[in-house]
Order: sequence, then C-alpha cells, then structure tokens
Amino acid sequence: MIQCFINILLMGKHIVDYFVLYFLGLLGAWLLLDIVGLVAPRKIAGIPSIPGYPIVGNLFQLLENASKTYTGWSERYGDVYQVRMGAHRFLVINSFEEVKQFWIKNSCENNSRPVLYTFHKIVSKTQGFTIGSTPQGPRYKVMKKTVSTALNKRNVSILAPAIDDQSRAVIRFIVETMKQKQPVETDLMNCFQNFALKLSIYMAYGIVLDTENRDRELAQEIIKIENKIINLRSQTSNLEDYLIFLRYIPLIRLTEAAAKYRHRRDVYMDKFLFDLKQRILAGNQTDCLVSQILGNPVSGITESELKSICLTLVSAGLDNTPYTLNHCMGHLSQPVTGEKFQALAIKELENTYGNLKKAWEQAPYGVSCDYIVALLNETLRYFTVLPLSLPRATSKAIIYKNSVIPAGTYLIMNAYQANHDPNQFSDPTQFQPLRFLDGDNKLHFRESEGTLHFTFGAGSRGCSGKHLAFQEMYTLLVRVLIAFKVTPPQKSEELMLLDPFEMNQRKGAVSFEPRPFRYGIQIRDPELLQGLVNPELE
Ligand code: HEM
Repeated sequence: MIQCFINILLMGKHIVDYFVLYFLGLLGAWLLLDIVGLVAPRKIAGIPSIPGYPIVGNLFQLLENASKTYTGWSERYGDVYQVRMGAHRFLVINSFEEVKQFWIKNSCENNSRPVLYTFHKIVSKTQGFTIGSTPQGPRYKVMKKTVSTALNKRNVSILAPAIDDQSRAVIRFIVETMKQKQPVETDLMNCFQNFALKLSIYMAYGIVLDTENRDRELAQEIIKIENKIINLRSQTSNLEDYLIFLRYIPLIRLTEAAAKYRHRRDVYMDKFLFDLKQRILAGNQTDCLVSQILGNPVSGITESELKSICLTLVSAGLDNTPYTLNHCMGHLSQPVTGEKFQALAIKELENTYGNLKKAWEQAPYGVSCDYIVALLNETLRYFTVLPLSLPRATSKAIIYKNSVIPAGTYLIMNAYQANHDPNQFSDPTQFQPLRFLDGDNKLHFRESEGTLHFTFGAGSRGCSGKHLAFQEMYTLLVRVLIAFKVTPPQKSEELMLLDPFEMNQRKGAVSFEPRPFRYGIQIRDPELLQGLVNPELE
C-alpha cells in the first residue's frame, strides 16, 4: 500500500519534470527562432522603437494603464513610435495632430482591424465578430452600411419616443426607490446601463425589456457577460494573443474563460433571435432592425452577418455610454464646481427651451441646448472611456515623413493623450465645458468643421453609434438635472476622483472601469417632477 502511494508520488513527480522540460524546451526553441528573426515581427524603418526584451518585446511594460505608459514614452521618443508585443508590432500615435494625420487624412489606408487570437478565434466562434472588430472586406462593408444607416441622425430621431419612454421610466424608478428618504446617496450606474441596454434591445429586436422587474436577471446577465467579453478585447491582457507558444502548452488554457463567456452569451443572443423569428412566423409584425433585415432578402445579409449585427447593437454602447454619463455625474457632485455646473445647466435649459417642463419634453427629440452639448463633450474628452480607442490595421501602405508604413501594420491611437494634448486644448487636465462655447454660451464648433475630440474615434471606422449615444446621454442628463440636485457624498472617500487612471480598477481593460463612487441626489422640484414622470396623472 505504502509502496503504491510512493509510486504514485514518483509518477506525479515525473509528469511535473516532463512538463517543466517541455516548457523550457519550447521556450528555448522560441528564443532561438526569435533571435534569428523567424518569429519576431519586423521593425518599420525610420520610426523610433521602444527598447524591449526578446520574445515579449514591450508586453510586460504595458499590462497596466498602457495609455499612461505610452504618454510617458512619447515625451522621450516623440508622438509616433513603434512597440513590440510578442508576435505583433504596433505603431502608437499620441498627439492630436498626428492622430488627425493617420486617422483622417489617411482614412482610406487606415480602415481595417487587427485579428487577435482570443477575441477572434475563441470568443467570436459562434456569433461572429462585432462590426467594430471585423477586418476590412466586402462583407464588412455590407454590415457597416446596414448599421450606419440604422444609426444615422434621421433614424435616431425615429427612436425619440422610445428614448422618451425609457428615460422617463429610469427617473420614475429612481424616484420610487427614494420613497420618503431624501437626500439619497447613490450611484446611478446600473440605471444608466439598463437604459442603454433597453434601447439597444428595442432597436434590434423590438422588445421592451423590463429591466427592473420581470427581466432583471436577464439584464444583469447581459450587462455582466458583455462587460467580461469587452475586456477580452484588451490590447494587452490576453497573453496568448502575443505569446504564441503559450497556446501549445497543455493544461494552460488562458482562453478558457473566453469560451465560457461565449457559451453564456449564446444563450441570450440565440433566444432573442429565435423569439423574434417566432413572432414573425406567427404574423406579429415587429418594426425593428432585425425584422427589416429578415424581411429584405435582397440586402444579401447572411445569417452569420445578421448575428454580428445583433451582437454589435447589443454590446457596442453597453459600457461606454453609461460609464461616460456616470463620469459626468461625478463632476456634478464635486464640492463647489459641481453646483456651478448644475446652476449654469439649469439656466441654459430655461434659456433654450423657455422652461424646464419644455426642456424635459423636448430633450429626446434633438440636442438643442449648447451648454449640455458642451458639458457632454467635455466629459467625453476628459474621461475618454476608451483611452486607446479601438486598434486599427492598415489595408494599404501609408507614407509618413520618410517612412513607408506597410499594409497590415497595426495602429494604436492613444486617444486619452490626444484628447489632453496641450497644443490643442488649453489646461487639458481641467474640466471646463465652457472651452467649447463662445461668450454667449453658444457652441463655436460645428461637426462639419472636423473633430472636437477622439473619444468616438475618427475616419472611416469611427463610431457608427455616436448620434445614438449622444442623444441617449443628452436626454438622460437633461432629465436627471431637472429631476435632482446632485451633491457630494457625506464621506469624502466616496467622492469620484477626477483622474480616470487613479479611479481605474481594471488597469488592463480596454475601457476605463472606475471603482464605484457615490453622490447625493435630492428632488429639485417635487411638484414639477410628479407631473413629468407621471404625465398621465396630470
Ligand atoms: C459613449 C458611447 C460610445 C463611445 C465612447 C464609443 C466609442 C467608439 C470607438 C472609440 C470606436 C472605434 C472607432 C475607431 O476605430 O475610430 C467605436 C466603434 C464603433 N461603435 Fe461606438 N462608442 C459608443 C457608443 C456606441 C453605440 C451606442 C453604438 C451602437 C449601438 C456604437 C457602435 C459602434 C460601431 C458599430 C463601431 C464600429 C465601427 C467600425 O469599425 O466601422 N457605439 N465606438
């Protein structure tokens, strides 16, 4: 018996020994191949390169708050340089002017996306890529056209009644949960997430989710899983994307979590599509994007492309829109300055619409108040929810100064740095909505004049959902401001810190994910609010 136990132990030890030997052998072979240049990505001539290590390159220097590290390197190596992350080389662009050069002037050449192992081969196996992660090609063009049309200004204006209903429901829910107790200290992040989710699901499948009651669990599952999957798009954390040999080591399966989330996503994505098809078969006409595509075979959209479109609509704004809006709430709750922003916002709403009742009613139907537009744009600029935007790949060569950037090069926009470029924005670290307004509090910038900031990206693959996201944020912000006075939390440690890097709790994630913070809310005018949230009782 004892001998048998010893034999098992010895066998276990041999297995561990073999495993270690296998690992060291693989690493040694890879190092050799790297040194002779067989697995190392080629350097781009004439562009400064950040010194790194064999095999990994700069990967381990970029695991936390990479945008900040890139900014630090730009001080020494200039606005445009190259880094190596294992098997891939990226060009990093840091200043406002250089981003304009690469993203807008070279829009046609810079119009594809990198294909990375974890996201493209593991997560996207069943529902396909989202549009934002699909490389350039004829099928991408068909999908992009469909989604861009659905999300253009005109079609977003058709969604106004839904934005009206859903944003009113959010405020009504908050008021109900406040009951008699006021002021309440809270964080409205989950309400903002439910709002964004409801609108996406409505637009895609024509379903109104009851995120507070009947569909609460489903909504929380979607929010959680989509957040996990978005994080798998991290430009640095998925080591198997860059260190190819890791994929060949048995027992190490860094992508296991990715496969698990994909299965959980399949459950709700397949159900939404199945239910909609059943409703159509039963003759219940539903006016939504998916039924328009299903009813129009000439669009040439295949089943798998339809799945990609659905995925895009469900996931694209689910983190970005609520995080940005919540960051704005964080500014409104700052001692001293927060009160001033709110006072000016209320005054400008009255000036624009005549009174607050009209401002509430008209907010879903356009973005007319320039001060609120400036407040939101300053939030988008200051926070830059995707500090490294989304990565790009060039489909044609770009001539940059004396260098040729070949087709197939991966590009990273350091959007946070470009949005804080002192040559473009005076006092870039100050939150100043008035920077976008003239002396009469009117916007001195029009969209046709170019790009205000790079939070929605830019050029041919810029964000297709920016009109929808902006209209959603505008409506909810106007309504929150009319409904509530926002105050700092009692405990100073619960106040939002202004620096997004300091607040960031997932330092390797693709978007800023601030740790929870709180603010006080108190009903501004109970009588007015009663009539606004329950107009049927008026
Ligand atoms: C505040 C909210 C949002 C922010 C900050 C944001 C930001 C971005 C960024 C930075 C990109 C990459 C752009 C580039 O490469 O230049 C992008 C792409 C995209 N976004 Fe958004 N987004 C938001 C909301 C939305 C919403 C609500 C939707 C649709 C429901 C959406 C749909 C898309 C699509 C389809 C793409 C891919 C474009 C392409 O690759 O052709 N976004 N977004």
